[in-house]
Amino acid sequence: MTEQDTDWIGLMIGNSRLHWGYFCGQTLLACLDTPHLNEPLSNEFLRQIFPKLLTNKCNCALIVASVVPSQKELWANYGNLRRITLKDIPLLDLYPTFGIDRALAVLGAGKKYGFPCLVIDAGTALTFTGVDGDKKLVGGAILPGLKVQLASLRERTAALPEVSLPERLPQMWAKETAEGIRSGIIYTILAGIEKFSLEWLNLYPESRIILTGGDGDLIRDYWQEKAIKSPLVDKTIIFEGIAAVKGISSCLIDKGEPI
Ligand SMILES: Nc1ncnc2c1ncn2[C@@H]1O[C@H](COP(=O)(O)OP(=O)(O)O)[C@@H](O)[C@H]1O
Ligand SMILES: CC(C)(COP(=O)(O)O)[C@@H](O)C(=O)NCCC(=O)O
Ligand SMILES: [K+]
Repeated sequence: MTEQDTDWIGLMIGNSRLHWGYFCGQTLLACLDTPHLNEPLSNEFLRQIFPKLLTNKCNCALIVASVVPSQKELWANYGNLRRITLKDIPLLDLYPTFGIDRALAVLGAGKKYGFPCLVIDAGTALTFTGVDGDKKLVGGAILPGLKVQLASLRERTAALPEVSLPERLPQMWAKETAEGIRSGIIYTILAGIEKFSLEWLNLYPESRIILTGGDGDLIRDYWQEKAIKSPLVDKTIIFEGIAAVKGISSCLIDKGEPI
């Protein structure tokens, strides 16, 4: 079997969920999200999440990137595991504490859509990550994501309730507490995305802007309700990034170190 037709799994450990991609060579065959594990990873678990695809009996190669160190003991016993670190990322000017999920997402988006590229990741945190045409990190920004913003008001105030995310845009000028919270959070996030996107396009008018993460579709729907052209939503860029790193050279990926 050649490197091109070997099955393997890419895993991004985010702060809310695990993001799994099943590959044959460089082709992404399936992807899905699961909650964090609460027991060590087993072959059985992998066969459950990819039932049709995972036919080989031996440990399927697992390429893991993580922004959640506390999950690491759950992977310690899985034999065929490689970890991606910032050293593996072929982008310039990365700083030491830069999030590996941000690096992989913008690498994947740039590979797929071209550099320069701006990625907006609406996950647990909402991040902006911009890379220029020379594959240098220009920089970005980090703020609490939609769910974290909603939860923080409930946690840090006496009177504010837990509020869910609506499918449609809330009223901007609310006359009711829950609607007021939705309005404040959603419209300021949309305004922030618009501001960062415009600033980025001033610097790099030819750049693509890619929206990803668990709240990406919802934010796109909000934009479309306002009849404003939304950034393109692509949930697979993180896997494009993992495949790009694996494709460059499997020996680049840190072999010894446990995650
Ligand atoms: N089934 C789900 N479980 C958890 N969060 C979800 C789900 N579907 C959508 N989301 C949204 O995804 C966001 C988290 O994004 P995600 O990309 O999964 O985060 P991370 O990469 O940080 O783990 C939350 O704000 C939440 O609103
Ligand atoms: C900003 C993040 C928390 C986003 O994580 P996520 O919401 O995708 O789970 C993560 O990329 C991270 O821990 N970054 C380190 C700090 C930085 O990127 O500068
Ligand atoms: K993410």
